Amino acid sequence: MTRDFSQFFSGSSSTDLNKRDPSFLESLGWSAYFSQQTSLDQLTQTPPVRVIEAHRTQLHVLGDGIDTLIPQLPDVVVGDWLLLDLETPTKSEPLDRKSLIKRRAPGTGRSIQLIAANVDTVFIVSSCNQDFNLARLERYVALAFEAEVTPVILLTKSDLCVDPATFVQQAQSISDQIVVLALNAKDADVATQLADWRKPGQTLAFLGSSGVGKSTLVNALTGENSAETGAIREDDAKGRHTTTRRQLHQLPGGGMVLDTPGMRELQLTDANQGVASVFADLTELAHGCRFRDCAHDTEPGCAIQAALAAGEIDHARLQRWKKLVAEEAFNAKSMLERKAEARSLKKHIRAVQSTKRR
Ligand SMILES: Nc1nc2c(ncn2[C@@H]2O[C@H](COP(=O)(O)OP(=O)(O)OP(=O)(O)O)[C@@H](O)[C@H]2O)c(=O)[nH]1
Ligand SMILES: [Zn+2]
Repeated sequence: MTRDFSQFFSGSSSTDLNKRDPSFLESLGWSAYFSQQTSLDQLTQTPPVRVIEAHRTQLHVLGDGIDTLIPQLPDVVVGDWLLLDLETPTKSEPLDRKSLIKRRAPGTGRSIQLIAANVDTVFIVSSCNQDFNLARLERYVALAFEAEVTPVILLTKSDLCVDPATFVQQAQSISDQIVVLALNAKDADVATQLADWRKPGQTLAFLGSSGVGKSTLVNALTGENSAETGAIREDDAKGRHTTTRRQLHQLPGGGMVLDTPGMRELQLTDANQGVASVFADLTELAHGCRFRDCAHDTEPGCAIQAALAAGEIDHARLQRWKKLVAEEAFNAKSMLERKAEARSLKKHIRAVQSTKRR
């Protein structure tokens, strides 16, 4: 089976997609970003496929005329593009990612878990009610910036709220670089309201706490009950049933939406850059502090404290920034400590083994 991939080398850009129908690969998210990493020869030998589902031991991949399961590959995650080695699938080559969403795994191990690759827009969903929490929204926005994904804040249940505008205003205070929309997720025209992002070739994802309307929105986009019916039961290592439902659904009109639960215990993962972007003004101000490691507390010559005293910055926002920076520092430190521990454990084992041999 030989396929013609030459169209991807004619300089077609994503804007062209608005004028013509996407090819099947393009509807899966294939773009110049990926074709540039390959050659026509390579594409013919090893056709590109996108990972749309990750099971425990297998990956479900989709490509032009390809819909198959291959064995898991190390560090490959839903949304990745692979050049599929048809004879030896385990030799398939992953392509460089446009974006990568990751998180620190829940629990005490704090290892890093890859969530999804090559997402273009992440809808950060909260409701216009007690779920609304500015600090959590900021955390999600920082994570999106870090992942190089465009964040859009959706405030659902506007129909149940007296004054959605006050929630929009608060959320907008996080950054003027992001769009904030209040909506009723059950509205018949939700898909139209999200039309700016739901475009051919675009991959969307949803983040937010339980019950805020993520499934409702996914279903509105896919036009079916995929978000609920997509659950896959698998046995984990201990023989327990776990639900792994992290998959990409194709959207009518040629786009993809990632449906992934378990994004609740979200912690920042090496998100220094993301935090700095969300709080760009404070980060910039802090450059003016006398001491480089200023804690912006009681240090002399602190530019942050000076701005606070002058009423130029908001106290609550400053506190949230400090909390995120501290959390980030803690995470980074515990990583280094973990690595150091692992090294000294190895040394210890080697020492014990060598004394035994003697
Ligand atoms: N009135 C109203 N109800 C909504 C809105 N968004 C969601 N709901 C309702 O809120 C409930 C929870 O919505 P879901 O879409 O299941 O929420 P979810 O975020 O997917 O929750 P998890 O699957 O637990 O993560 C459902 O009963 C929805 O019908 C909204 O904008 N307005
Ligand atoms: Zn300072």
